[in-house]
Amino acid sequence: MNVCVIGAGYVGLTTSAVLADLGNYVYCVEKDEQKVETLKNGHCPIFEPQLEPLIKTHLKNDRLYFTSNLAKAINDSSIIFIAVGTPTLSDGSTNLSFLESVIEELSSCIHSYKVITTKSTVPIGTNQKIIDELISLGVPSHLFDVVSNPEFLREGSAIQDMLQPDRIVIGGKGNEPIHSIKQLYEPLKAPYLVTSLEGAEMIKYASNAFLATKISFINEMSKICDSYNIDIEKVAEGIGMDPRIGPHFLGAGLGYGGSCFPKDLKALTYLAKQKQIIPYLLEATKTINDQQVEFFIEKLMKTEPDLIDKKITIWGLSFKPNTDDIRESQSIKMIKLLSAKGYHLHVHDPVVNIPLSNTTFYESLYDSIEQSDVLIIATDWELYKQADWSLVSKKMKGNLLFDCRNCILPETISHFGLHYLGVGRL
Ligand SMILES: NC(=O)C1=CN([C@@H]2O[C@H](COP(=O)(O)OP(=O)(O)OC[C@H]3O[C@@H](n4cnc5c(N)ncnc54)[C@H](O)[C@@H]3O)[C@@H](O)[C@H]2O)C=CC1
Ligand SMILES: O=C(O)[C@H]1O[C@H](OP(=O)(O)OP(=O)(O)OC[C@H]2O[C@@H](n3ccc(=O)[nH]c3=O)[C@H](O)[C@@H]2O)[C@H](O)[C@@H](O)[C@@H]1O
Repeated sequence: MNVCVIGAGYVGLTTSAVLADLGNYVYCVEKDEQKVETLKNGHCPIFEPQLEPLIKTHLKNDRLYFTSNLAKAINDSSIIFIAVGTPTLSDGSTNLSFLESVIEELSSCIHSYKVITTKSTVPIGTNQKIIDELISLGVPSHLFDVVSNPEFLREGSAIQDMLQPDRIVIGGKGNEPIHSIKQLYEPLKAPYLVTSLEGAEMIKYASNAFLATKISFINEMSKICDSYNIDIEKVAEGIGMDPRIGPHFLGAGLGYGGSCFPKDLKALTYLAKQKQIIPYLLEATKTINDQQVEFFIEKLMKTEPDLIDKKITIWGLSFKPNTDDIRESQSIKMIKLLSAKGYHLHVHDPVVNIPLSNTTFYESLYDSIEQSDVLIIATDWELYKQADWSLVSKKMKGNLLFDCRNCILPETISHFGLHYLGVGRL
């Protein structure tokens, strides 16, 4: 099939590369000309494992084409995916301006039947508004259908998540567009859930809200464990053995960040309030997460009250491992809060290097801890979990390791004379 994907971000690029891999011809349309040039040269503008080789392969075999020319891409494609950003506005509602300009641009390019498929996460009712808007802009209704096909990939494992989805959710009206999307995904052999446009929109928000709630729940439990000297990791394992709870997303730590959980929680809270519903649970989830970094800093200060002349190293800047995404990174929030308290920080990240005030960045992991008094692990990159603790111990001046992601076994480092500090860890 010929497919057009609009937006070459984390979702758009992954969708384009995977659909090309499944044997389709894919136009990926991006308005940022510089990004288009980078991509045409086979370079991926983001760090996402497996993505660049896939892009290179399908550029070579002419299944993947990057362009900023929307009209030609639309003309040649029967299915169009929209994967532009839907960030939050200051009142918690969703900024739909990128989506709206795509719809306006699309309206002048549709001259034969298209299935317009929304991958972007959008508020309830947006897909119906897309239909109404296209009609009001003069596109005859028989020339298009709109389908909601929310995306559930995670950054850092985006390709695998898209190749092996737990489920494919398709919201729409009528059989023809739903059948087209099912046909496109047929090689994935994934279970489908077909619902209304609004049902699909809501499934996406409810999924992210539930996952975020699981994280805030375990973080609340970890604070209680901390004050009663109980190991939260054992508690998570113990509750996770109950299949009604499940073992996933019970990783206590600094809390969730990223471009989606914080944004989608705010959007759903806003949508609830629009209907005079008080979303107690969503608000509690956010409150717990918002306080998490401060709580960790307090714990550090209680253990090491006299930090001002000490050398503090922080490992990890991205919001989670295996990505260069720093949107809503809890690690960066921690750095900013510590920096505002007057501390100078020494930081390392395997892929992110951005200017931050009061920080010195190190390319080398072990240079970053030279003469350090305290080492904080803020993002659980594999590189940190596999560190040479004997070398770490030799290089550091002090011996305090603050594991903010519960990613190190305390006994692993105690062998090397390092002192383990965590929240809810023994
Ligand atoms: N990042 C993620 O892991 C996931 C994101 N989502 C949702 O997918 C959507 C996209 O997210 P990301 O890929 O992270 O966004 P992103 O910000 O990484 O990428 C969006 C891209 O769209 C481009 N764009 C904007 N307007 C355009 C236009 N008129 N024509 C062509 N290109 C245009 C931008 O220049 C940018 O490159 C959001 O709604 C997000 O909530 C859903 C699941 C996972
Ligand atoms: O809508 C989206 O954008 C995506 O949001 C999340 O994916 P992502 O944000 O890429 O990453 P996650 O692995 O979900 O992690 C999110 C945050 O939660 C934190 N986390 C995760 C799991 C856990 O047990 N504990 C925990 O603190 C991570 O460190 C990270 O900061 C969802 O997992 C995806 O299904 C969804 O498609």
